[in-house]
Amino acid sequence: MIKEAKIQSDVIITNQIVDEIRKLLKQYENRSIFVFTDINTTKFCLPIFSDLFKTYPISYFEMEPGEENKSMETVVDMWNFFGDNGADRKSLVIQIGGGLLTDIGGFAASTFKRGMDFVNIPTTLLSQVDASVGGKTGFNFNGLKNEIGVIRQPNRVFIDPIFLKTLESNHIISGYAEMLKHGFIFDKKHLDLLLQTDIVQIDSQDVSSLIKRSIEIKDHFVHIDPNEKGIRKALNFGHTIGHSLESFFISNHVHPQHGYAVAWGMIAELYLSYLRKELPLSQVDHYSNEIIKHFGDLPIKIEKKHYDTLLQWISKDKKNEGKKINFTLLSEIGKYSINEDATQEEILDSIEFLIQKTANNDEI
Ligand SMILES: NC(=O)c1ccc[n+]([C@@H]2O[C@H](COP(=O)([O-])OP(=O)(O)OC[C@H]3O[C@@H](n4cnc5c(N)ncnc54)[C@H](O)[C@@H]3O)[C@@H](O)[C@H]2O)c1
Ligand SMILES: O=C(O)C(=O)C[C@@H](O)[C@H](O)[C@H](O)COP(=O)(O)O
Ligand SMILES: [Zn+2]
Repeated sequence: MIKEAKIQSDVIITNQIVDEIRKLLKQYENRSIFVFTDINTTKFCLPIFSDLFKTYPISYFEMEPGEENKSMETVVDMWNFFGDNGADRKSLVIQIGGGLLTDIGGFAASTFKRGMDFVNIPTTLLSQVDASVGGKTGFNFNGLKNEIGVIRQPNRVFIDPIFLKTLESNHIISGYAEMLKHGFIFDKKHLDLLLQTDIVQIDSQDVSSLIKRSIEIKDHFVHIDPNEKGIRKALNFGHTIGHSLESFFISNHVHPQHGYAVAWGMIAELYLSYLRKELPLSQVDHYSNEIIKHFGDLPIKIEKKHYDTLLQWISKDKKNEGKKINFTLLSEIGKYSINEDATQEEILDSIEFLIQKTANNDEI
């Protein structure tokens, strides 16, 4: 049976992106328009709009790519840019980029003069299936992922798979991790279909239908619980340990894409699901091996001496309440369970499971 999930947010999946943006701009006649890109999306994605955009007086802001630039300094640059270029509450910000840009630009737009309209044109697989939808915006602070932010829904999201043509394969694989996550928490059929798919070689029609299913699942949770008081936490499967790995790697000057950290985090949290929710070990093994096939080994070797640091990152996860660490686990494949506790020993056992599964990595 297919589990019902409909897209209720204002998300348009199209292969006529320029026509869609032309219609949008007509609704914003005589407003000031801002276009945000990063260096790569200026090169690979902005040109498709050049004929359309040259007929509007647009202020262009370009940021440096890279997780290290998801910072307060970049937000300040964006606010200054708005101020210097006459932004007001009726302005529109068009964000053309991956999840990093839509997260941080969405935050700047949501907070300047208490909020301007913004639309997302996600240009990576990850941002199309996940980051551009749902309104989580923000930036990293004190080494912690998305530590500062607000939830504010974009006015619209326009998704066109055309942008994926210029995306490097590791970025495609990174988005694939979040799609697998959607399968793990809600739809085993989607998960198994994804695992049989060569996501790097897939044609644009097939990828569109997989993107649509992932957005349906994401939007199902967002619509019921936009402020993450309850079931939206399901979308954090793999992230409690995944974010701690991401922070750990970044603090050691290694920069895996977010989706890779989530994929490794899901291996550990699958094992934790076995310890806490009796997810069968045979399934934990099967799906962990599948994940490793696509995401490979950890980029640096994690050893016992790193455990305290990892636990520290985990203890600062946004979902935690007081001293209670809060996990989203699985009781079955396709069935999530939120607000799950775990002992320190169980968390470390799960990290050890991940280390054993991903044996070949370099020492730091
Ligand atoms: N808000 C959310 O709900 C949410 C969900 C998941 C992830 N995230 C966040 O999203 C970020 C990761 O996003 P991402 O994976 O899109 O990475 P990204 O935004 O860093 O983009 C990856 C790289 O691809 C380049 N790029 C973008 N589009 C391109 C294109 N069409 N062709 C060629 N190059 C292109 C970018 O310049 C960058 O170098 C993380 O910061 C993560 O925390 C947010
Ligand atoms: O939209 C959500 O809710 C998610 O949890 C999606 C995640 O993939 C995303 O990485 C999110 O930013 C993580 O949540 P955070 O609140 O821990 O930053
Ligand atoms: Zn994520």
